[in-house]
Amino acid sequence: MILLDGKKTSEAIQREIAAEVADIKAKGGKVPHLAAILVGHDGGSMTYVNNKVLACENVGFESTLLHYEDDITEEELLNKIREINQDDTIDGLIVQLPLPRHISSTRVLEVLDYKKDVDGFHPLNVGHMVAGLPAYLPATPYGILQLLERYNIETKGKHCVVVGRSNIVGTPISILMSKCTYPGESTVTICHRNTVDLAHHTRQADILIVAVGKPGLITADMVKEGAVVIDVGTTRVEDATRARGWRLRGDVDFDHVAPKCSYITPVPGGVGPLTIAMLLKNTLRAAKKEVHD
Ligand SMILES: NC(=O)C1=CN([C@@H]2O[C@H](COP(=O)(O)OP(=O)(O)OC[C@H]3O[C@@H](n4cnc5c(N)ncnc54)[C@H](OP(=O)(O)O)[C@@H]3O)[C@@H](O)[C@H]2O)C=CC1
Ligand SMILES: Nc1nc(=O)c2c([nH]1)NC[C@@H]1CN(c3ccc(C(=O)N[C@@H](CCC(=O)O)C(=O)O)cc3)C=[N+]21
Ligand SMILES: [Mg+2]
Repeated sequence: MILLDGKKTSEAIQREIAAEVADIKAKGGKVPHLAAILVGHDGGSMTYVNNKVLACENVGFESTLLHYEDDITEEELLNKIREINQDDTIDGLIVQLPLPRHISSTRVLEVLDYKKDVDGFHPLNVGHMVAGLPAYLPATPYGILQLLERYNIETKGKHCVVVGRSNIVGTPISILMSKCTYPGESTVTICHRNTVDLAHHTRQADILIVAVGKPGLITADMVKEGAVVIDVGTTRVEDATRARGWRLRGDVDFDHVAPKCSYITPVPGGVGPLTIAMLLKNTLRAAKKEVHD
């Protein structure tokens, strides 16, 4: 069993990005600049946004964190985004999800200029991704592809089973794994809440990607011997032995599943750190105007 080390891989990618930034600086170019919008005070969201800002500093990017109270109106938020669309000093913007219920995330994602949409959530980026045109790939699926690629994992002709169909993970990774480029060329099955006999499907998987948010959903009897298992889930569960009172758990029962796997991601230290690295990569691509009209 080989552990897919997301932390190490993320650090390697961040070193590559930092080297490019140093090069841009040396040539007198503009340093990439990421802006992040956070609404409200959700603990998890604040942690992720802070991690993103710290990662920007690590690679030499500029970053701006715009933090609003959860009573900001949808129109006010949309106007902020319109301002950023016009601001040439900012290359990329992410709006941390979920948003408060009175704000439509669909509206927010549509108003953002798709050329600055480094999360890859704008309908134009989604469409371009599906069509195989230049687009920002959403950071988590992009990170999963990086892990498969950097560990030289064969994907061609494999049966990839994805559990979860969200717009930010399950659906895009399903499409990407079916594409005719490496990593891809897999035969893909998508499972969700209404899938009948989930275990029947997961047991067929050569590559199992799980993005649900239910700790321990995937037990050892649901996994084929020798499978590659990618666990995207990150749920905070109470743990009195930890200083902060909780720890992160994936969707996979790691202790019992890992011995059966050829490769597996841990949680934490698996997909999560890659998500941050690929957000930086997208911001670098934005600064280089790699996605344009
Ligand atoms: N490591 C990282 O970088 C990231 C981690 N995450 C984590 O990944 C997890 C999933 O996130 P996200 O995709 O946003 O979650 P969503 O809640 O948006 O989607 C969860 C998906 O799981 C499906 N589902 C729910 N219960 C079951 C079940 N019993 N069997 C099969 N499918 C089920 C849902 O089905 P239905 O569509 O029918 O509701 C849905 O499609 C979370 O723990 C999140 O924190 C998310 C993003 C990045
Ligand atoms: N607009 C938007 N874009 C997102 O990409 C987005 C979002 N909203 N909303 C929430 C989800 C969740 N998500 C994670 C990112 C990093 C880790 C991560 O770094 N996890 C570390 C641990 C971090 C910790 O210790 O808390 C790990 O798994 O090792 C996890 C989850 C991005 N999301
Ligand atoms: Mg969600």
